Amino acid sequence: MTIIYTEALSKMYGNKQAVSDLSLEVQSGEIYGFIGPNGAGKSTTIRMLLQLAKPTSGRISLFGRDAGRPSAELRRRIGYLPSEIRLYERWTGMESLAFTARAYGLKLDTTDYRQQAAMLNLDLGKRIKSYSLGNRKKLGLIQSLLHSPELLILDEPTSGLDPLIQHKLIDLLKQQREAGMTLFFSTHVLSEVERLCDRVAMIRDGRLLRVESVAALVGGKRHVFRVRFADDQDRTDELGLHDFAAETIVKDGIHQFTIDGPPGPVLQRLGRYEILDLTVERPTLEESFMRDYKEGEK
Ligand SMILES: Nc1ncnc2c1ncn2[C@@H]1O[C@H](COP(=O)(O)OP(=O)(O)OP(=O)(O)O)[C@@H](O)[C@H]1O
Repeated sequence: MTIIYTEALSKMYGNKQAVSDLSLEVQSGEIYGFIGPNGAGKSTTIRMLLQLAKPTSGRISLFGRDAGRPSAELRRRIGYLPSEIRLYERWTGMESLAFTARAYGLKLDTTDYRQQAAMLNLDLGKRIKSYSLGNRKKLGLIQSLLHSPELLILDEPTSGLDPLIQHKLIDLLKQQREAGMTLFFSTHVLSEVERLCDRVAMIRDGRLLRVESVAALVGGKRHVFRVRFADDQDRTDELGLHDFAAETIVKDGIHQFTIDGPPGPVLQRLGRYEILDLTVERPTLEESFMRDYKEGEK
C-alpha cells in the first residue's frame, strides 16, 4: 500500500520557490530518507505532508486518501517529531507524556512509553528544563509514538546529537519499523541514511534529483578503482580509461576512477603495467551520493 503519495507538489513563499514539482511515493513499512543540504525544501515538504503548510499546487494523498484539507482523522494516524521540539520547561518528562496522552484520549499506562524510556535511558522524573538536547529529542520521540501512529515523520531527528544517542534513537526507530510502522525522515547525515533507510530521495533547490534504494546506492554494479603505478605518469589516455569512467582523478601517482560494470575489462588493461598498489571497492554511500549530485547539476 502507498502511504505517502505526492504529485507535482510545489510551494512558493512570495517569489521563492521552496519546493518544485515534487512527486514521491512511500510504501507501507518502508524507512524512507529525505536528504538534501540546508534550504533544499525538506522541512517545507514535511510541513505540507502534515497539512501545516498549504501547497501552492500539486496533490498529496496519505494512506490512499486525498490529504488536501486538514483532517483530525488523518493526523491521528501520523506521528511527528519536529526538528525543534517545544516542551513545557517546568514539567517533568512524565508530566509532559501524561499531557500528550490525555490530548489523544489515551491512558499513559496503556502505551509503550516505559519500555521506550528504558531503551533510550531517559529519566522521566526530571524536569524538562534540566534536559539536554539529546534528552529532549528522546522525550519528543516517545511523545510522537504514544498514539501508535502508522506513519512517523521526523525532521532531522539526530541532528546535533552525539553518536551514542544517535544509535539509541536509530535502534528505537528500527524497532518501530519491525512492528509495521512506515517512517519518513529528513536528514543531511549520510551515515544515518546508510544505517537506517530502505530508500532515499535526494532533493536540492526544492527539486527531486533522484530516488534510489540504499542497497543499490552502496552496492549496484559500481566499482571504485585506486591504482598506483611504479612511476608517477598520468596513464588515463594510454589506458583508455575514458572508455570506462567519466572522470579519472590522478594525484600523487594514484589514479582513482569509478566504473559502472564488473572490474574484469579494466583489470585486463592494467595487467600490462607494473603496479605498486591496487584496490577495487564498492562505492560508499557518500561517493555514490556526490556523484549523483554532480550529475544532477548538469
Ligand atoms: N516561512 C517561510 N517564508 C519564506 N521562505 C521560507 C519559509 N520557509 C522556508 N522558506 C525558504 O524555502 C526554502 C526551503 O526551506 P526548507 O526549510 O524547507 O529547507 P530544508 O531543506 O528543510 O533546510 P534546513 O535543513 O536548513 O531546515 C529555503 O530557501 C527557505 O529560506
